[in-house]
Amino acid sequence: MTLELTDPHPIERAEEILTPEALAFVEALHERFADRRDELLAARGARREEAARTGRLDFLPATREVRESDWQVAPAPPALQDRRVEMTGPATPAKMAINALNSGAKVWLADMEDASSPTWANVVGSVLNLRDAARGTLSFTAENGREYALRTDAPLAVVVMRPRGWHLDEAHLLRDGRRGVGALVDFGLHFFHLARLLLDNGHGPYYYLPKMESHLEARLWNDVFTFAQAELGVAYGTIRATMLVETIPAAFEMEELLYELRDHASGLNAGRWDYLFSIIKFFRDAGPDFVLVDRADITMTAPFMRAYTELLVKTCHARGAFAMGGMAAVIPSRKDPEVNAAAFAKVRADKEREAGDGFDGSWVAHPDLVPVCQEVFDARLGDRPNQVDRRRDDVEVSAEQLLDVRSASGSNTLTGLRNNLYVALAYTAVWLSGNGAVAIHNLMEDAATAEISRAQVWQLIRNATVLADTGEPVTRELVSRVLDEESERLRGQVGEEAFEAHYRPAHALVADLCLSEEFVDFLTLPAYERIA
Ligand SMILES: CC(=O)SCCNC(=O)CCNC(=O)[C@H](O)C(C)(C)COP(=O)(O)OP(=O)(O)OC[C@H]1O[C@@H](n2cnc3c(N)ncnc32)[C@H](O)[C@@H]1OP(=O)(O)O
Ligand SMILES: O=CC(=O)O
Ligand SMILES: [Mg+2]
Repeated sequence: MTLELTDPHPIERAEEILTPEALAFVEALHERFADRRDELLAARGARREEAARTGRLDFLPATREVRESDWQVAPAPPALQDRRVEMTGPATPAKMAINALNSGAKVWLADMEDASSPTWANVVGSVLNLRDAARGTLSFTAENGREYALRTDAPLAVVVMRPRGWHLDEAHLLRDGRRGVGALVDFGLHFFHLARLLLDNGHGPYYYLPKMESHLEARLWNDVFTFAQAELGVAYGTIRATMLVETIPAAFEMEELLYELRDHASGLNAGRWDYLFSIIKFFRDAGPDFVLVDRADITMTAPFMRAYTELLVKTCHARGAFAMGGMAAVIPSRKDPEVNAAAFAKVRADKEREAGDGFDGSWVAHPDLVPVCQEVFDARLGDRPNQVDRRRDDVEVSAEQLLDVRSASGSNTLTGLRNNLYVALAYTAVWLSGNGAVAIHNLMEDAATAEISRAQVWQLIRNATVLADTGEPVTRELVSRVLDEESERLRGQVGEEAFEAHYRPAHALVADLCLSEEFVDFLTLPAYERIA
């Protein structure tokens, strides 16, 4: 097998990352693991069909022994002992990377998944920025002349990189004419260039692993790590990975995920937004019992969401792993004090619930929110770096509780439908322009929240759900009309040029996703065809 680089638009300094040695390493990863990735993706489809038909998922009988036997994950390295505040955000442009590293957070989740549009420039640029950061040379000059540099007066955040999920391909590296595996490209380039540098800095090659649907996918990551460490002469067990529990089948395999990666595992994270998306996707044909109320009505205190987070803390702490909280998506405003105060209050309440439940730290999407999260966890943890020793043996969670999505109070409304279509359109357009995260109506929107938006619309059509505020059922005609109206609204807001470049294609894409008979697994799959 050979790996061929198809790079029609040369990227500045790409040759520093796409070296023959780095590409040979990525090729070796593909040789050993790409076929297994393909098999696991095929298995996802079969499992989803079954769940959609039966409306049922359960803990796996075949892995009972794993759940009932005694084992622990590897101890956390010093750099990951204290994760009370984690900033998230893309590693491109360099300004964002510098702001995140300087933010005062303990950890920065450098994102090549939900918050990144995987243009080739962003993929290569992310690894380049992360390498410059590890070398201490990352800098940036804004158009207005403002200079950005890494701070030297306080510690920088420890970097935990999140590669793309297993579902995404990479069009710029072909293996025997077939597209590469995005996750192997991101991990491979990062590990090749940064593993040693990070270790020299007292940190290490640390990763967040997104969107897994089965412990067998974690086993694949473990094999990738074992091979990568041996190939580059890095000691076995040096890598640490935090797995996102952000799909509904993964909620039934938390123990198994940790077990598969136990020599490399650092913890689990409650990725609430993709989790909701996954519930819609899995139970798309399972009838009205699985119709989620308006996105804005679903809170983390809804019983089915609480069951999920409580089980996550219990599982992690029983196994010596970190339980990491998720993203309250409200964004502060430096211009509007009222918006700012509301955002701070909401984030504080979210983090207080998490810290009280036993989480060891949590995520924020914006640097101004770092002190809020820090204060809440400081109050709970005091001098301790984490609360992994706090067992939650009091928690008992059943399959029924995890699947009881109607336990959320709220309703489906035309306002909610309209908002979903606006967000899906606006986000997809921004994504197509090469940016993976954006603030809309004071909320952070990224690939996960946009997936919920478009998937909810599809689900309402499929169930002909009657809207609470208008009394009408959701039909394709209604959705087409509202989509046109929201598209026109955006045309007025962004102007003709931007509309033609990104919003018109986004409209076509969102219309296909919402109106098609078949549910499309990820919006980023057809969207990628337009940027590849
Ligand atoms: C579901 C999930 O997976 S959640 C995790 C994935 N999602 C994310 O990580 C989203 C992260 N957040 C973001 O990308 C941003 O906060 C956005 C796009 C939502 C809003 O960003 P902006 O519109 O730039 O916000 P705003 O204008 O208030 O920013 C103020 C400053 O903070 C910086 N900033 C804001 N968010 C971030 C961030 N996440 N990382 C680094 N810097 C940031 C901005 O660059 C800006 O810097 P400047 O003053 O030097 O120009
Ligand atoms: O990745 C996090 C999520 O909520 O999705
Ligand atoms: Mg996610």
